[in-house]
Order: sequence, then structure tokens, then C-alpha cells
Amino acid sequence: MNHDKLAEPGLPARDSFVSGWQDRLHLLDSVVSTQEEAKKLAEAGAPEGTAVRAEEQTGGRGRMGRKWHSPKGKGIWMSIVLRPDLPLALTPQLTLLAGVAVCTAIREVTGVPAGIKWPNDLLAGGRKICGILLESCLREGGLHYAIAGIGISANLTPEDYPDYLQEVGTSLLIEGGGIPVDREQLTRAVLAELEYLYCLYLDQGFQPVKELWESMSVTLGRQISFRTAQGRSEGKAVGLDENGGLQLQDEAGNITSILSGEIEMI
Ligand SMILES: O=C(O)CCCC[C@@H]1SC[C@@H]2NC(=O)N[C@@H]21
Repeated sequence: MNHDKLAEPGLPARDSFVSGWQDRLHLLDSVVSTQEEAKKLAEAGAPEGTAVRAEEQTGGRGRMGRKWHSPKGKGIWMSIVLRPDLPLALTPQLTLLAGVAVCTAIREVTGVPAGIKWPNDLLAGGRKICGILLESCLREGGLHYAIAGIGISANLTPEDYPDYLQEVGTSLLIEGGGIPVDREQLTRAVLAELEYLYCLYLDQGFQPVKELWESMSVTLGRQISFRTAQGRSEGKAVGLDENGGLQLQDEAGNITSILSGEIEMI
């Protein structure tokens, strides 16, 4: 890992940071899912930062077994190999890290005021513009590698969305007043941000990522409804815990964390 790129102490010198991950990008045309393509590369020993982007996914997948709509030439459908030396319990932090990186890149390149809904959705205008899927491969009970899948709805028009996504999905094109996104520029920015933040994380731990995530969150301060084994429950989102779980405060002031799952902001 390029620790020599990080200035010490404090935050790294961003201006002098040169991304190497941009040179490890494989561009493909049509694939079932870039997650599978990245896994093949990881199994063959590809170094971390190796990325696969496809023009189209015929079987793009989201969290919880959902399909991910990935029409040809319209988005950034990309998966990146990560090989952190990390306890399994901390892998959710990587999802949050990826969210911060993509949110930063989107704001910088397009000016669209994206925000992060815990844990991994990027929203603009209250609708989803990006989803992140982190899949872990285990070996001998530990993390062997992780694949960070990033789906950014860049240049989709309203007509590109099937009926079931019309109300919930949007794109950078729509939210940016009809200005098409340069997908190559945004891809490079995402990889540079991701590499930078990942180096920072390995060097300094979760705290800097946590603070950035909290500053970009559209979840904090909101009343949240979430599903538990006992049914639905509610609380006010007040912060992230040290593992990346969402801290919720109930009416009595008690704080508990949720580590995974889906929330609704009410
Ligand atoms: O919000 C979600 O449910 C996560 C969506 C992740 C989609 C991306 S697109 C690139 C990569 N390949 C996939 O099949 N899924 C991820």
C-alpha cells in the first residue's frame, strides 16, 4: 500500500496524491455482473485497486438479492478488488468508505449535491443515484479479499427506468439539469477518491472516514424506521459507532446501534 503517499501527521497531502488504481481499470462491453469479473481477477491474484467497468450488465445485482438495472452506455457499473488486512466485523466500514469516495467524486465532477443514506445509498433530490454492494470472500475464517461494487446512474433519462424504479430512482443527468456526465472523468475521480480514502483508512483507521461520512449523511438527525426480528422499530439517527453501525436514540434517550439492514427515513 502506498503509505508513502500520505503526509504525517494529520490528513494526507491531497494535492500531491497520484492515483495508481486508474491504471488498473479493465473496460468491458457486456457482462452478467462486474462483481463476477472482478472476482475472477481477484482469484487469479490481481492486486488491490484492480477494477472492472462494463458498458452493460445483463445480471447486475444489488443488496438483498435485488436486481440492479444497468442499461448499456448509461451508467458507471464498476467493481474494485480490495485486500485489506481487516477483521470480518469491520468490513461494513469499507461500504461507508466507498460511499464517501463516490459522493465526493460526484459532487466534484458534476456539482450534483449528493448525500449518503445509511449504509450505502447515494441520494439526490430524495431519490437514489448510486448503490454500493460490498461482497467479501473468506479464506480460513478470515477476509481473503473484498469486492466493492459501485453502480452510478449517470446518464439515464426518465424513459430508461422501468416502472418499478420510476418513483425511487434518478440520475446525475436528471438531477444536474440535463447536462450529460462525462463517465470517463467521473470513473477516474471515483478511483482516485477511493484509493486516497483507502490509504487514509489503512494509515489512520476509521475516524477520518467516519467524520467525512457524517458530514455527507442525509440520515443523521432524521427519525428512522427499521425492521428487526421482533418487527418494526424506530429511533432518531444520531451518529456512527466505531464499527460503522448506525446509532439510534429512542424516546427515553437510550442509544443502540444497528449494523446491517435497511432503514426508512420518516
Ligand atoms: O444499492 C444496491 O443494492 C447495490 C447496487 C450495486 C450495483 C453495482 S453495479 C456494479 C456492481 N455489479 C453488480 O452486479 N452490482 C454492483
